[in-house]
Amino acid sequence: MPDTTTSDIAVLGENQYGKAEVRLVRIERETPRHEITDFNVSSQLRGDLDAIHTDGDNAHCVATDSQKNTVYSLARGGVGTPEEFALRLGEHFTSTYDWISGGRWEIEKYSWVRIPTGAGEHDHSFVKSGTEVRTVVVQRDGEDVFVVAGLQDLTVLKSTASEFVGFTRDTYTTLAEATDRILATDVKARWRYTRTDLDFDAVFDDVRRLMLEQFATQHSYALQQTLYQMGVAVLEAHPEIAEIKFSMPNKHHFLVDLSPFGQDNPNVVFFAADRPYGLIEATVQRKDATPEPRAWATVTGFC
Ligand SMILES: O=c1[nH]c(=O)c2[nH]c(=O)[nH]c2[nH]1
Repeated sequence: MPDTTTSDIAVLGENQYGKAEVRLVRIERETPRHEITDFNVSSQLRGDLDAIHTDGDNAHCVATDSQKNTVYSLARGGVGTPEEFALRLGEHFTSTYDWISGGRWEIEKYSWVRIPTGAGEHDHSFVKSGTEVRTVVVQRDGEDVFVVAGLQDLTVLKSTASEFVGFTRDTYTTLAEATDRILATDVKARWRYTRTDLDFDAVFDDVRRLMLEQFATQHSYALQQTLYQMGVAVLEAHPEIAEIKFSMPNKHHFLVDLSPFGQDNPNVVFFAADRPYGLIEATVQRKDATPEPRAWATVTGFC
């Protein structure tokens, strides 16, 4: 047995370990019309792991390589939704190793669509559909299971029906009021389910639809208000969601001054700035929801 590391001043704190970003592509090929699932899976285990750190005793170490292999092996029989696959991984690791009491399983799902051809949508050729990513983080703490679903890089823009007026004016204010501006953002959102017996695909599709519909149809007085409207719409339609968090950049589009060229610019030509950008973040929560900090502890990038 290797040496034990002791210290008068240091002690092991919270820890978890696993394999990050296991790229998993699964093809269903039972018929000539194939289906593709493209996941990026990260598995992290928690439990009685102290001796690995303090004594160099690896008896309780489920190697990260074994965790990677488990992802591929469980995928052999089918994966289902990202939520279902993450829940299965959590169940597998906590029930197989009695010293593993919990963990964190995160999946990003990338979308592919069939390539359109003269003969219709192709059976086995796909094109990646944009940058949008569907996400899930499943965490287990003993018998408690938390599911936080989400999406990111859902880029949206509205070319009118957005204004920003009435903000504080003082020595530092140079921004002109805008009664008709472009509003653009990359929606990043995560929402916490209170149940696991859900049709996760159907709920995801509807949450996405509701957010897009609110963005499109509501007149915006600030990105903050638009964000809040999106969150309220989701909570009103989905009682199985306790809270939703957003982190959304305000992707500024500045009107270009064309007067040096003797031209007017009636909201036609813009400079799409990439930085700096406003960053608008908020949680919209059900009034009677029980807070669950364990579900959010490792979901970073939100307030
Ligand atoms: O929707 C906005 N919210 C702000 O807080 C803000 N601040 C700013 O300069 N532009 C905007 N736009």
